[in-house]
Amino acid sequence: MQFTIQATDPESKARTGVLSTDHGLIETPIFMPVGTAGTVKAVHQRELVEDVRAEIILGNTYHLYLRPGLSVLEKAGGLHRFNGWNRPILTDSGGYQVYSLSNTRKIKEDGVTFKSHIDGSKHIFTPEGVMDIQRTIGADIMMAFDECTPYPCEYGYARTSMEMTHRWLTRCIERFDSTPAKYGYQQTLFPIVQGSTYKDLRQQSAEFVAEQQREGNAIGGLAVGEPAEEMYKTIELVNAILPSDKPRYLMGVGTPENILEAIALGVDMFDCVMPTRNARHGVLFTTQGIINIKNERWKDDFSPIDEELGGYASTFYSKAYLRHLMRSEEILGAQIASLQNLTFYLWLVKQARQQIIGGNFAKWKGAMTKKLMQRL
Ligand SMILES: Nc1nc2c(CCNCC3CCCCC3)c3[nH]c(NCCc4ccccc4)nc3cc2c(=O)[nH]1
Repeated sequence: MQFTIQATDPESKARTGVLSTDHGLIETPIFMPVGTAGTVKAVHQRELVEDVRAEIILGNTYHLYLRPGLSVLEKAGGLHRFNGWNRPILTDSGGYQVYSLSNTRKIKEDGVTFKSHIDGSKHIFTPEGVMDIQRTIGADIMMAFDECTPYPCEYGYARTSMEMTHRWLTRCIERFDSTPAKYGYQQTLFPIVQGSTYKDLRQQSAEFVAEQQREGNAIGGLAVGEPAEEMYKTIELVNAILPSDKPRYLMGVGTPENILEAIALGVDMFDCVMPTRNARHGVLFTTQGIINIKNERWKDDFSPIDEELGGYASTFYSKAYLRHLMRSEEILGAQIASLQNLTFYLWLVKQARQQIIGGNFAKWKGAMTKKLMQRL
């Protein structure tokens, strides 16, 4: 997997690049829509390509492992063949999903045991096991098995957890480097920096991760409730240590404001469930600001959802109509709102790319953030 940096912003760490995988090219900075059970909720593959202009999507190791299960995915020839997405896919390693979905998990040196949130059956995720799972899913980019520490987190716990994550990373690399790709195209493994919000631990973790010399690196352990300023300070510290010629992926982030700030700090890849989750609750991100479409004020506003954004749903349907669908709990409402928010997130990173190439990203960021985060 190749990463080529194209433009850099003179007044920040922002840069644009191209990531080439066996399933095609990814222009960075990029936002990666999150799929869960093998689909980006309520959105068709064609819409993802033509309207959202998604370039890479996330698969969900935890969910896919439990349902439909590995044998179905293997028989299908991997997730790309199963869900018809023939562009790049990234899968997380499952540890975070166990942490956020299954309240019956136990963390041990060997791995994490948990009960399925679907049928209560007992399972264990180990570094070796999640490498095999991600090989079977066929993700172009696989994530190392890590522990995402909560916030706040005792220094002692953060350190022992980080050290275990480093031992797990070594086990992931050994397993990954000794097993072949299953479906004829190359896969790559990204390690994940931890260390909570402690300067010394973050430096140690970033140095250990950088030493592995992998094709890309991720920043984990953030967007777990810490103040935004803590997040930004940690990103700055870690990015000063991670190699600048490899893509940097900030996991689970975030709001439009978080994303623009992190781009200025040198982050290239983002994922978050916020666009699709907010959409299902009627909270829309638009080029004019944030709209809660269920609000009375849109009752007879027949203007398009987001004229400036372009894209099918944003220009074809009115605010009043979408409000009606959401209040009637019509499935089409969730579909339109999801399309709006995902198209917005991809539009936002595209705007950022253009501003970086134009050399005025740092100036543009401030005004744009103010406009996008205002509640209409
Ligand atoms: N390995 C790993 N994953 C992390 C994730 C999951 C990233 N999304 C995966 C994706 C795979 C497919 C299914 C969905 C998830 C994080 N997400 C967040 N914050 C989200 C904060 C948030 C934001 C909006 C709404 C809910 C939660 N912090 C994260 C830290 C880590 C981490 O250290 N290690």
